[in-house]
Amino acid sequence: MKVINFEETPSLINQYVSELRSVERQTDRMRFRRNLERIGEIMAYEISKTLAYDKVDITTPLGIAPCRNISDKVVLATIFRAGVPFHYGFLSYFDEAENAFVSAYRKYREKENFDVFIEYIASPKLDGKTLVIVDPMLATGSSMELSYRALLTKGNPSKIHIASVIASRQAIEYVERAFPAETTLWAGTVDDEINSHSYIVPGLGDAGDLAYGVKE
Ligand SMILES: O=P(O)(O)OC[C@H]1O[C@H](OP(=O)(O)OP(=O)(O)O)[C@H](O)[C@@H]1O
Ligand SMILES: O=c1cc[nH]c(=O)[nH]1
Ligand SMILES: [Mg+2]
Repeated sequence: MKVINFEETPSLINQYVSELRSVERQTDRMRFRRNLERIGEIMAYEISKTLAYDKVDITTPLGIAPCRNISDKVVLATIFRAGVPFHYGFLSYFDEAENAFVSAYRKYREKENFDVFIEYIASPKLDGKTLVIVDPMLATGSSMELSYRALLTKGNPSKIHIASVIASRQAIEYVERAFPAETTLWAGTVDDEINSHSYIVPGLGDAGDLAYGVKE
């Protein structure tokens, strides 16, 4: 698996990740969602450089211009809830993409032990398409793996990208075992630790709660 860590190259993504992490900044829920969205927009642009394009002749008012149009059939797949603003950023760039939505939630057996359940999936057929699974947080990697398995019931994509904002090292290793070798993982940054509640440390906290409010 190829891993692209945006922390290694100074860019606006670094700025937006630092705002997402900051306990002062993240109280502004609108800015929190918008920063997820903006990182989604930039990652969409970076991923667009890896796609296939058709050469097309476009008629302008003054002549014919040789141009390129994306030929990959892109499907943007998102894991509820925290994936939603990140997804929106991707969709504003890949505006013709098809979309898939998966719900994955942690059901706690006791304080530190939980299972991840998939309850809902809405997806187009995936055969031969370029699947981009977007979820800002990769902590253990379980939600990503189970969502991927659920998506595979809709067909076999020909290319797979995973886009995250903060990935733990443990999740990267986990996802590497669960996904095909040709998968590319894009991470805004990579953190070394997860704690006993499987939260990324230093991470940013609970991305879903910060974007939408604490759930019961
Ligand atoms: O790698 P994992 O250990 O599976 O954790 C990552 C998952 O946790 C978050 O979702 P969460 O379950 O908190 O749901 P939410 O987005 O609704 O808050 C996040 O958006 C991922 O889907
Ligand atoms: O650190 C984490 C882990 C799971 N989900 C989050 O939102 N944050
Ligand atoms: Mg959450």
